[in-house]
Amino acid sequence: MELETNHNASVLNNSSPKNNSRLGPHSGLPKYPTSGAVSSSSLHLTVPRKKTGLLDDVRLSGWLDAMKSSSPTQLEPSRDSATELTDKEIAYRNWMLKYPSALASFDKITTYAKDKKVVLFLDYDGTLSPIVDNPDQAFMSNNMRMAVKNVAKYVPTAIISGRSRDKVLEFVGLTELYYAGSHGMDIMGPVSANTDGHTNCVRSTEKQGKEDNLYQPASEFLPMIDEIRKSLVEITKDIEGAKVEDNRFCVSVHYRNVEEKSWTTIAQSVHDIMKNYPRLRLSHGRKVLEIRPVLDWDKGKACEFLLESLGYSNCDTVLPIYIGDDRTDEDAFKVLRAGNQGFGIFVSSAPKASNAFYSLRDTSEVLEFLKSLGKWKEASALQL
Ligand SMILES: O=P(O)(O)OC[C@H]1O[C@H](O[C@H]2O[C@H](CO)[C@@H](O)[C@H](O)[C@H]2O)[C@H](O)[C@@H](O)[C@@H]1O
Repeated sequence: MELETNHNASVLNNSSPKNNSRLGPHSGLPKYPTSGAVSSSSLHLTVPRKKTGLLDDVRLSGWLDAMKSSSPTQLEPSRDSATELTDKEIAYRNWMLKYPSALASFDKITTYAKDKKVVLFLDYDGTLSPIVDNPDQAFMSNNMRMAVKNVAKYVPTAIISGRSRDKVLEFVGLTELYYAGSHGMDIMGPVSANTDGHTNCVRSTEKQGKEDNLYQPASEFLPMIDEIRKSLVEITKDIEGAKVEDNRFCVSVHYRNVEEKSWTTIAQSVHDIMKNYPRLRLSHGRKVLEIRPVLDWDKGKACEFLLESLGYSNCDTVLPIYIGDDRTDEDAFKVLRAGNQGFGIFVSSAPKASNAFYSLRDTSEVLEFLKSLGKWKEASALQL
């Protein structure tokens, strides 16, 4: 579920889980959750805006609520004795009944994947690297890099990030992968005749000696994004802890290090600027406001594009797996769900509604999963 806001309205999108016939009866994989916050109906809630004071504008459009909900207050654990589970842990375990651990379900996953061509999609922040206060220092561990490198020997692997493509490539440092930056609006993927129908798709030789397909559906927005980024830097410069990040086709306004009492100021400032840009919209990430083009393109579309580029669209023998922790990853989880082809793995240490199929608690569990996948693929390759 993603709460998106443009300057006119708040839109609460909730996808409808489709039938599960392809994965369900044949795979032994669990059925999609049928209860809880992932509802079976689509809900588009439009909040009309009354003309009121500026602060009310921000409150009405739900920005502040969304900013607060992206950073929930941790409840004090209640437990009677050292041997008892905390309420938090009990809630997490109950949640895992709906979103089973991908590690505990590893045998089931590989049984299903045995005759399939696995394609791996990985989000970066909060998935490959732990969330840290300074976005410029969100380094991934070398162990994680080695695990990704190893799995990519056997499985086409793409990183799909909200960051700029250059930045995420710099962090990951593996040129053998495919990369989609700016929430999928800047894709470097395999050369393929299958993507010839897409405009804005050109051949590139950025990687020495190797030809790739560069797809940038939002290229016309670059001057606008650049302009708004400069304005955002200007209006946030006196808010202590605020940081504006250039993600090429999108801009992030971070408030992780801003005192909560100043969040209204941030929300109001961003809101005021966005009024002048009806072709841009805002979405909420983890203590970050993300401004991007109003374009029917997201991480889910990027996965479809890459699968198409690899020659796997509408292919029964492909198993796409997407691992991510953020609201923007839900777009990809939804696509995999709707196509009934593969599944999402939601990285979260707290119970949250998701369109993913499985869960992993944190980046250390992601590491274990990738290592296991690599080992399993290596062993299967030896058997051939
Ligand atoms: O799609 P992703 O790869 O998950 O990128 C989403 C945003 O991630 C980064 O911000 C988040 O991680 C930072 C470092 O741990 C953290 O400081 C911040 O609070 C998080 O929101 C990145 O800086 C953003 O630009 C991305 O859009």
